[in-house]
Amino acid sequence: MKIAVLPGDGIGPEVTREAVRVIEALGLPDIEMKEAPVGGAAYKAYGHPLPAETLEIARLSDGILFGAVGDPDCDSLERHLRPEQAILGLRKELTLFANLRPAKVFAGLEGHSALRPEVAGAIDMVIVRELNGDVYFGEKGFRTAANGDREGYDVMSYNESEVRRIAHVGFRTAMGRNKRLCSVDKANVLETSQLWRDVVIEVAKEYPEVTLEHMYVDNAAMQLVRAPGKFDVVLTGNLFGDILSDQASMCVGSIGLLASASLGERQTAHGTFGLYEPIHGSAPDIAGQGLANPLATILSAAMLLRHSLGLATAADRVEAAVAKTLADGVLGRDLGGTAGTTEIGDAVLARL
Ligand SMILES: NC(=O)c1ccc[n+]([C@@H]2O[C@H](COP(=O)([O-])OP(=O)(O)OC[C@H]3O[C@@H](n4cnc5c(N)ncnc54)[C@H](O)[C@@H]3O)[C@@H](O)[C@H]2O)c1
Ligand SMILES: CC(C)[C@H](C(=O)O)[C@@H](O)C(=O)O
Ligand SMILES: [Mg+2]
Repeated sequence: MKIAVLPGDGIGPEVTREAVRVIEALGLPDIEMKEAPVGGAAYKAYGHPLPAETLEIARLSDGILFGAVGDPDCDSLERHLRPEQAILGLRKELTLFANLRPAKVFAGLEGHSALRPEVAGAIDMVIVRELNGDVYFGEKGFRTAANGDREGYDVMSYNESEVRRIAHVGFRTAMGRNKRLCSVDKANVLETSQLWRDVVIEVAKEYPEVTLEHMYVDNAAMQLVRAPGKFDVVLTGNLFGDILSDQASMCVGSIGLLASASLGERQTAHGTFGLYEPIHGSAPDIAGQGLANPLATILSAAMLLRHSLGLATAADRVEAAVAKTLADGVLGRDLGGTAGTTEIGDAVLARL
């Protein structure tokens, strides 16, 4: 079973190292990990954020463990050369259109949420975010407006096939949980969202057991703070899902805790092909200092074991070790503690 390991930039290599150590410590037979450059690191070494060799290693793997990309040195490069294009390119090239971002409060961590403990304690949701469309991939550019002003534009669009396939993922996810789906859009203003809503309503007919609700994104942002425990599965587009998942992370306690799986439809001999990454970025402000919380990446590795390698028991072991680490009070600075990146990794290893 092949895992492509793409550490990337900033804290990416630091958190990925800990996740790799955890996978190694499981002593699983037939696991082969292959590392490849990506992001700003790849641009600096090879002139491209997603070199063809890296894409090929990713394509030939059963699952990809991804750290983070983003480098302030690269922020003024032409857009197609910026580090972020690596993750966007992988998602698009490999048709990984379904991004699952679970957000659940860990036992003992209720008091570390940005919300009151009694509000935070009820959080147990999955955000199902579309990843291959929306304003991210529409026509974009700069132009001159009629009055001579410089103007930037990014076209937002979804076609019905794109909405239908992610809606099915949302409903199937809800069927495996508490059968409640909240579709988040901005149909009161955007035609893209009106189509989204219409298609979600059509798909809902195939899942009569699921209770469907629609919510405008501005209200969803508010409800996520007011009563996050009311959400089960949140189904939304690329941009809204990006924003709401960072918000959900602080409801849980830290962005250093939220893992993700990006899946498509391709099946391998072992499971569903996918890419796994923390929802956070390269955190240049703390990079290189051993301060990053590696748990989101370790939990992403657990999702890889479960979804792409068919190793549910190993995934359970990792998740239980992470839960125990937190319950035992081994907390990074992001959660008000003092444990560093390696120390947190060591604590998980000791509890496997
Ligand atoms: N998928 C990805 O690779 C990804 C995701 C988001 C942002 N980015 C990129 O990362 C760079 C930085 O972006 P940003 O600062 O807006 O977002 P970020 O997620 O990197 O950091 C936001 C804040 O959270 C903190 N933080 C993030 N991860 C943490 C962790 N594991 N432990 C402790 N603290 C953590 C950071 O120190 C920072 O203060 C940008 O170049 C951006 O484009 C990449
Ligand atoms: C880095 C960026 C392209 C990415 C996104 O917007 O999808 C990130 O914010 C994420 O959440 O994975
Ligand atoms: Mg994001």
